[in-house]
Amino acid sequence: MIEFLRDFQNMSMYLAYNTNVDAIIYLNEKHIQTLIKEFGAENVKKRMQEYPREINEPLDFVARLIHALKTGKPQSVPLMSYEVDKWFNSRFEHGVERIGGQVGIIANLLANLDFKKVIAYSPLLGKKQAEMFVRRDNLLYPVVENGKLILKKPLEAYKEDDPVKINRIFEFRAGMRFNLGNEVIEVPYSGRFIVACRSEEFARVETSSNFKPYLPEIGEMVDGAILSGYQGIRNHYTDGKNANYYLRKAKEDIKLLKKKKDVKIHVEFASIQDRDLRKKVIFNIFPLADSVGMDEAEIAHILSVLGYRDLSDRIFTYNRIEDTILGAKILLDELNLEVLQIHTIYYLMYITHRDNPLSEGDLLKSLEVGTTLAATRALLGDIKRPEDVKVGLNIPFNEKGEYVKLRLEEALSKMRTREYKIVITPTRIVKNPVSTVGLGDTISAGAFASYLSLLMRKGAY
Ligand SMILES: Nc1ncnc2c1ncn2[C@@H]1O[C@H](COP(=O)(O)OP(=O)(O)O)[C@@H](O)[C@H]1O
Ligand SMILES: O=P(O)(O)OC[C@H]1O[C@](O)(CO)[C@@H](O)[C@@H]1O
Ligand SMILES: [Mg+2]
Repeated sequence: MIEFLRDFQNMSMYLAYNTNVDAIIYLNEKHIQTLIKEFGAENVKKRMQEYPREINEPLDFVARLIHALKTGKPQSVPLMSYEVDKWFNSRFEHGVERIGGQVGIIANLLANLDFKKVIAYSPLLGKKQAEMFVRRDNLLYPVVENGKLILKKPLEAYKEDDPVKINRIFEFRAGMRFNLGNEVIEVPYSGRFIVACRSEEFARVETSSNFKPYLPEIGEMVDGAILSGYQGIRNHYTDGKNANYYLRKAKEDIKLLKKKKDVKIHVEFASIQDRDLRKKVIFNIFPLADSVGMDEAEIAHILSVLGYRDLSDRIFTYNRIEDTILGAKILLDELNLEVLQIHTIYYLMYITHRDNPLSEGDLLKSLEVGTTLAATRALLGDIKRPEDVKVGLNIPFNEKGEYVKLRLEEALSKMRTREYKIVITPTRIVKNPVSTVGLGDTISAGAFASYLSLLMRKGAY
């Protein structure tokens, strides 16, 4: 771990596209029981069966929230209606505000880990948003002035009139119990349920036309790029644009970043409820990425739209290692990725093709960076300096760790895996985390950065 922290000081990273404010609400049993009482258990059950993929009225929210609590899985559902937004304000206290979005979370993490340079881009940068980035010289936002690219501190670059997106995060904890009619539900795992704001003004996920020509220069400047936010794209826009338009633009961006130097790109996947959009993001974006990261609910969702429904259901329900390996092999091959990283509550997994320059031992070290950073963040709330990771190193691997290793051995001996390198590490789990939102982003950032540093040490990048 310590050796990676040293390497990070010489590394630079580009991040795009999504940052927002997370308003975190810590759910308790009373909140849940009150909601069920208000809407009626039968209505909630019926709506759960209908499985709304958007929140257009409060009952949609209640149904999807209870579904998430029942499975204990991390989920994110788009909020489409301004009226429902007002309903939330009347029903829940606003909550603790933290920076959110893959860009926001990862930018602050890498800057505080003393990376040489972190260039964080999002199409909108309002004042409140800019204030939430850490104030450090190594965290910069790109602007173009008088035809020149300038990297500025977010506080010197924000635009007064840019709106700030607020997502509502409902944190839930394992062991919470409540009644849904005659059914007693106990939440099996801790996690978060995201109500993701999808107003059109925030859905234009793209690089501004004046900054776009500088992407080749940015690609040359950095050691890697982490891209995310594609989940914010809509199928249709009021000006006639559509998802195809934004995905074409997104593909151009990746090609431009790679134009002067074949800079490695990590894509952090996030939940996309709309099946068509999900499929489009997978087919348009993944083949251009070198590395992709996601959680267990997300790999299940992806396999479902690729036609592997049974496997998808099994992963979502049981999270068994052999199923995840099978699904991971499919994704790696069908989308021709260099490396795929999957984070789940009990274990993290890497899968690469056999010819990957890193050894299994190297890959394992890289995953350990990911889980150590997540444990540190879970315990402290934020990672403020490199030394903080000592705290994470003292968090033991979870109690299922030995079982996880055994199941991996078993799966490797039974399955056809000779063409791959597959490694798994148990997670270091903090019992009472400050919050869980963003822990996956933290894992992926740490894993990808350490993956790159290992490639560089080997002279393979
Ligand atoms: N209490 C905890 N302590 C340490 N790590 C955790 C804890 N809870 C969750 N994690 C890790 O965080 C991951 C969450 O990832 P993900 O669902 O992608 O979250 P997000 O998208 O909010 O960043 C889990 O898969 C697990 O590895
Ligand atoms: O999908 P959106 O609206 O870009 O938001 C991403 C969400 O995922 C997170 O980045 C966590 O992974 C949250 O901080 C944020 O609310
Ligand atoms: Mg995630």
